[in-house]
Amino acid sequence: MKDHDEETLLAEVAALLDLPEHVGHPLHGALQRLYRQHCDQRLQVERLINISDRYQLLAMEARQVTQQRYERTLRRQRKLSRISDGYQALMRERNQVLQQASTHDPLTELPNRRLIGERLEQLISERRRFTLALLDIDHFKLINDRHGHDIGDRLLVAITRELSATLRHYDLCGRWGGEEFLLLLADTDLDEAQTIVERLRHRLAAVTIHDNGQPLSVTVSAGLSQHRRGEPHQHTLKRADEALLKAKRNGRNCSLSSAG
Ligand SMILES: Nc1nc2c(ncn2[C@@H]2O[C@H](COP(=O)(O)OP(=O)(O)OP(=O)(O)O)[C@@H](O)[C@H]2O)c(=O)[nH]1
Repeated sequence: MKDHDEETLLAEVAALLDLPEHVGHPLHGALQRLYRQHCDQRLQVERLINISDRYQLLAMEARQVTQQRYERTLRRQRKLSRISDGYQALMRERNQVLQQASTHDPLTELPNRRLIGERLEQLISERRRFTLALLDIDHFKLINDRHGHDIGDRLLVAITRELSATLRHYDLCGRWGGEEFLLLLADTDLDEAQTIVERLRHRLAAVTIHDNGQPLSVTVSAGLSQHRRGEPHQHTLKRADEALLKAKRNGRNCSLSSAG
């Protein structure tokens, strides 16, 4: 029965029960109680429906609040993880820069003494054969004095490029000092190394840069030493240095080897 029909029926019953001529009727009392009971039950049902509606509304609101909180947390977590990713990438980049700075020379980007030392130790621990060559530019001070430090730097970079282009990929060329380079020729004996260094020396002499149109080139002197089994690499280096000194004393623009 529709609410509206029920309302009409109840109004009709109430009106009939109120009629004075029905008051004394034997069914009047029972019908009146039935009518009131029905009205009470109807009220209760309405209250229950009301409570249930409110409960559903609350539940829906709670669901929405939970959902919004969840989405907010998710957004925050995504943001945090983006920040963390960015931070980690930055740290990786910084580490690479630090690693490069601590193992390479900034001007020529060649390995520095530290990296060369590590590589030497590695070769010795692997019991590999190797020969060292120290290459030193002749009269480099004159270049700086006559043309300035910047031109000197450009020449150092040009020499570095030629060295890197000429050496084999498994050789290592590092910057040992100001105008001094160290070649680490792995699996190479003294004779082979001499051939390599002589070839390099001629190529380096052909490297030319220009200062205001004036061509500039240099020569290099070299000292070589082959590592002796069991010898600390510092001794091999010392022997190469002594050979280099002799080459300088010999008139420069030449290479000499430390006696096997
Ligand atoms: N432009 C430039 N010059 C440098 C650098 N490092 C060292 N030098 C210079 O290299 C020169 C080395 O001079 P010396 O040790 O007297 O040697 P040299 O003039 O080459 O003479 P010999 O080695 O005896 O042939 C100095 O003038 C240093 O200032 C650098 O990074 N850039």
